[in-house]
Amino acid sequence: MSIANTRTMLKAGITSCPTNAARTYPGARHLSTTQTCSARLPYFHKQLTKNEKPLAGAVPNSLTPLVTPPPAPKKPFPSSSVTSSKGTPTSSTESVSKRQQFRSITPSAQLMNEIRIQGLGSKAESWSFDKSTRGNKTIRPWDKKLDPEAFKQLQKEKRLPAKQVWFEQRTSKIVEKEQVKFPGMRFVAGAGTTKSVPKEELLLKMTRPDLFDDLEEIEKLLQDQDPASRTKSTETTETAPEGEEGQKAIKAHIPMSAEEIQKLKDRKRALELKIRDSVLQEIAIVGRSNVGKSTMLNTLTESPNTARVSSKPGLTRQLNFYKCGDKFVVVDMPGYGFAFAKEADKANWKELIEDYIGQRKTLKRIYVMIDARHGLKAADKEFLAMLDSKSKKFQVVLTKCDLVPPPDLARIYMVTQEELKKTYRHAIAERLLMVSSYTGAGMNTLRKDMLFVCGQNILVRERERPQSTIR
Ligand SMILES: Nc1nc2c(ncn2[C@@H]2O[C@H](COP(=O)(O)OP(=O)(O)OP(=O)(O)O)[C@@H](O)[C@H]2O)c(=O)[nH]1
Ligand SMILES: [Mg+2]
Repeated sequence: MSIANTRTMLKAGITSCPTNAARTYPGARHLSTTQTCSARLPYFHKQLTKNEKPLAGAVPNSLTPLVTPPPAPKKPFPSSSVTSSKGTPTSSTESVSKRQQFRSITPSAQLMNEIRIQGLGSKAESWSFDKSTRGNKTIRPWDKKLDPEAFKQLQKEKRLPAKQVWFEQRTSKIVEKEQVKFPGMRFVAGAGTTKSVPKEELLLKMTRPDLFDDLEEIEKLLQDQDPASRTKSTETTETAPEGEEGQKAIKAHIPMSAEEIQKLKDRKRALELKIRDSVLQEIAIVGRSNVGKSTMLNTLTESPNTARVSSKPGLTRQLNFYKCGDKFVVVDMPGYGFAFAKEADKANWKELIEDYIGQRKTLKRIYVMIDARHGLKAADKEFLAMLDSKSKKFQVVLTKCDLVPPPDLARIYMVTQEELKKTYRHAIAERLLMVSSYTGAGMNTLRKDMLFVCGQNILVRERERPQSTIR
């Protein structure tokens, strides 16, 4: 990390005077305003002043501190007292509290940088190209694979191909600017019991009625040509009223040639295939009650009226299906782990969610929302274990990031990531998403991820490519 980079980051918030900090970083309001400016320096800045060498490098996978750590705990997290090597408990003065253990986890400068960008500012967004292969796959369709040796040679000779130059210039300037929006996402159906969950085709019918209208018309025509149904309808035409209605009915019985019937059958088959292919992929949003699922949906769509939200837990009580154009369907679920719900309700929601997740074929990805202030709680672990047992892939999203100071957010990120890697086989643990529905941070990344999961690749438009710098 360069000094210039550090300066811009320091400018961004925490080191500025208390009023500025509160303005640039909403979560800062709970920090004491009596603290001196130096006391509010971000953790990574302290590291930089201690060590002249910058902490460039990848995000560490283990919880081991990178530089001169405070007294290291023996176990990474939960115990509140440490036992000596002989097995006898040490005195209370030696015991390391959970908080101290948490503080001793040192996030890398790079992770801090990324979190700082994601967590601050209303339009802040980060899209870590270098680490995320998924991100790379999405954005570099033109980036032909080049042998690294050949690339180095070309670099020496300053004969880089235009594509590679573009790729070097790419990301921070161009692609981050690209905003993905989900306008017009709207509610299509709700399901309060397992029986009322709408079938995939029914949802498609609600979103693309045109496909089904054509099919119905063809089916009617074919039925009229069927000899059995024709005799039936001749009987009815005898009694049919005269005039326009009667004329229409008579017209419908004009026999078609075998060739015409075959053509109609072919069209019907083609339409059926099209309907099968157009069945919309689904994405589920789950999490504990009051974690901010519905609010996140509203921020995704940039409309406060998409889903109903409340500061009281337990507002969403059924599966709510929202269609996003003709791209995919997002399902907002009731929260789990709500202690004050009726037992019967809890059992019903559990059955509903598990049934839906277990049986839905079009369900492409489950986004599990975790409150960034608390990390994984017992109810979350139980739910993730259920997902793992059903072999369902899930992506963890840390919510309410605006309420957590960046160093703590970085630590929560690392602790959660470590736990996911260790315990759950079906977790996507290479990268956790972080969002704040209040500042809008991380939303663009989440939208891109959703689109990518549903097979809608985001291609940077041709005209946005910069001119090649090669002469
Ligand atoms: N500060 C902050 N508050 C948030 C954020 N997202 C949601 N909230 C608040 O959290 C509360 C709960 O939000 P909801 O979206 O209703 O939560 P939910 O997960 O849908 O809750 P259930 O429907 O009960 O499962 C509301 O008071 C929101 O204003 C966020 O990013 N930052
Ligand atoms: Mg809700």
